[in-house]
Amino acid sequence: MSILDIDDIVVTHRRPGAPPVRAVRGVSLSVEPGQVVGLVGESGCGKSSLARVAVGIEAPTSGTVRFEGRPLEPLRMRQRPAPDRRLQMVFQNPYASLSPRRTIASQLLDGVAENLDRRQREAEVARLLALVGLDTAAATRYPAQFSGGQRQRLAIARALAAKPSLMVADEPVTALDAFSSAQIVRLLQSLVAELGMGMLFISHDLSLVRAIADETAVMYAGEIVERGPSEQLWERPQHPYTRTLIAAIPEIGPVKKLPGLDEQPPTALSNAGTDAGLTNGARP
Ligand SMILES: Nc1ncnc2c1ncn2[C@@H]1O[C@H](COP(=O)(O)OP(=O)(O)OP(=O)(O)O)[C@@H](O)[C@H]1O
Repeated sequence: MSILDIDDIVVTHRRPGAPPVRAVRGVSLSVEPGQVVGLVGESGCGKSSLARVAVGIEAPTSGTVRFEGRPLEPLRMRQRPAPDRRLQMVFQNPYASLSPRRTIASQLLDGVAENLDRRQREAEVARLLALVGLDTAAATRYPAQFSGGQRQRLAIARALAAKPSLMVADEPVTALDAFSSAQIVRLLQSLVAELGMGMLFISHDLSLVRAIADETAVMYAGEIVERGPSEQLWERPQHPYTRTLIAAIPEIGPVKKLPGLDEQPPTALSNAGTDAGLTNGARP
């Protein structure tokens, strides 16, 4: 069964005094457990509008979203918002999900560890930090004491605290330098492999999407114009827009190497995932 099923989604933005903008025009896609689906397209093509609907932050104008087989109820339509925490989103700006005034330890477990005592919470914070490759000492620090790449790791750790079965990552490395971005991509790859969650990875950068995604969907003017296994789409693009995207990637031939992406994921990370028992199972 797919974790996420998006069926014929239309999103029309309406603002008073402005003509409506049809940002998403009948998009369907699905994500399986352990699969990374990449969504690529230029700025303004509707990726974020689709992402917000996929995680239930916004309601679609029409179409349905099913998460783990059940219809996803958009947050603003709920009387008492109780987000399904097994569906997590990582944003471009890691500041968005971290409070500047609280220590990392105090905010990593927001809303997911009410039943844990202090010792258990400390252990859980240490486990999450290890999962994203950060030292336990990070627990007592504040977000401003970390680099952009480290802050994105912390944002990912915070999302992982809920033991998600699906992560939607919307331009998660756009704000980072090339090296940090390659590290975060490697980290996300490792986490998907170790934890078995699914991921919708959204980016304007086709070479990044190719590096991480099993399947790629190319979005243009609110529609998916081409989709398929990432390697196939890269080697034999069918749609003229996909060819344009590939041709627009600077200074490369058919293969672009990302720094650090050739290395194997660290075993400590692998061990942390399995030893800690973080699986696709239900939350405690
Ligand atoms: N809340 C909104 N109200 C009105 N128009 C909107 C709103 N959000 C997005 N749009 C418009 O919808 C279209 C798609 O925007 P969206 O942010 O989904 O695209 P995107 O591919 O994610 O681009 P970017 O990467 O630049 O965010 C754009 O024309 C945008 O101006």
